Amino acid sequence: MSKKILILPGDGIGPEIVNEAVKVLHCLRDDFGLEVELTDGLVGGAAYDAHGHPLPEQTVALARASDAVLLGAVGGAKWEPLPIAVRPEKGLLGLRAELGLFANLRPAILYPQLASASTLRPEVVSGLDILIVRELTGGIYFGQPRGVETLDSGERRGFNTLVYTESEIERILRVAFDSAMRRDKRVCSVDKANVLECTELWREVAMRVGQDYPEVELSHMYVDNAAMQLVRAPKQFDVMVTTNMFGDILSDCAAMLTGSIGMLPSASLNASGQGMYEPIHGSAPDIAGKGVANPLATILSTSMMLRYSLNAAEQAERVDAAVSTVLEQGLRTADIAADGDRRVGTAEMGDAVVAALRAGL
Ligand SMILES: NC(=O)C1=CN([C@@H]2O[C@H](COP(=O)(O)OP(=O)(O)OC[C@H]3O[C@@H](n4cnc5c(N)ncnc54)[C@H](O)[C@@H]3O)[C@@H](O)[C@H]2O)C=CC1
Ligand SMILES: CC(C)CC(=O)C(=O)O
Ligand SMILES: [Mg+2]
Repeated sequence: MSKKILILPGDGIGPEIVNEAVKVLHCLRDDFGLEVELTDGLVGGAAYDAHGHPLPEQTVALARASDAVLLGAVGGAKWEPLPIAVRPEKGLLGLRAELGLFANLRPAILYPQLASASTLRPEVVSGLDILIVRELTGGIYFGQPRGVETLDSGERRGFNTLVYTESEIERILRVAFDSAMRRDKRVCSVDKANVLECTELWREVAMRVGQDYPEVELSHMYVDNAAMQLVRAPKQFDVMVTTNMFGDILSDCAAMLTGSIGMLPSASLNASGQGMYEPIHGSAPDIAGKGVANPLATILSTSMMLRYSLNAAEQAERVDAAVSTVLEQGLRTADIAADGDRRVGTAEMGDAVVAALRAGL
């Protein structure tokens, strides 16, 4: 039976990069027998402009009725004056919450062809293969109370709340341990247990869950050290598991180990295997509309979708191989280009991936 995919391009470079991933899906459908039905929807600033809300009801309904969602990115200067409650980013957070997408998998893998694209020395990053498991529907991005209040003195005070229940911690830890069982069997749980009670609880639950996985080596690291270690010696990590905000920050950091934030895909999964797939980067307003954004993170997110939500691992391998091929051919968008490389734009990169797919027929 045909699988339903909801396409949410969003804002900024979102439509440009999603367009290239859709070309890949069309190619798999038309040339490789992938049974998919694509539907378009609105989220973020684009949805606000059309409906006055960044996450319209019809988008939520479409997402619920889909097997998977492919999202570009949301946000931009145009919507920054709006109250936080209706900003584009709230549309994305709302969708994650509505679908219960608590498990965010962010693999940071260095393609050997890009060893010199990283700002770190090739020997520091070559062979890099880390999986960051980020909790996605809890923590300080969702905690209550939140807001800005005016004190009796007239001064304003802003506040957000970091909150996790034991069950929220346990389920994301289990995702990390299960992932590690399929990898190098090492989990590093990242927290700030020396300062924050909430993450002291996180560490305690991590140790308890770890007892169910005797084959997996569990370590703990404070987030400040983890950020430093990611840059100092990233290959020491196999699976890193952490809170919503720490994972957000550490994954941008890990992206640069692979050459560019334009290379990092992600899968956000709920308990029933339904998923949303998006590059880890944002809407990149500085390069939007110029046709220069790197579409590979979005194309690789499509590959994760094939693997995790569409039960089509063989098709995912085709996409991964096609991405390797275009990198081998020396094609580079500006963010991963060095002297001597063949510079291409967003559409040319997408077309090259499709050509590589077809050549592999
Ligand atoms: N998942 C999402 O939709 C996210 C949305 N945002 C939103 O995006 C907007 C911009 O945020 P920033 O902090 O600037 O982060 P960003 O990730 O959009 O951009 C950071 C830098 O990376 C570059 N970059 C990002 N993606 C790229 C790609 N595919 N190819 C080449 N270069 C790329 C940008 O040009 C920029 O210089 C904001 O409105 C923010 O709230 C930020 C992060 C995630
Ligand atoms: C709206 C933000 C929380 C999105 C983001 O930065 C991310 O998920 O990486
Ligand atoms: Mg982020």
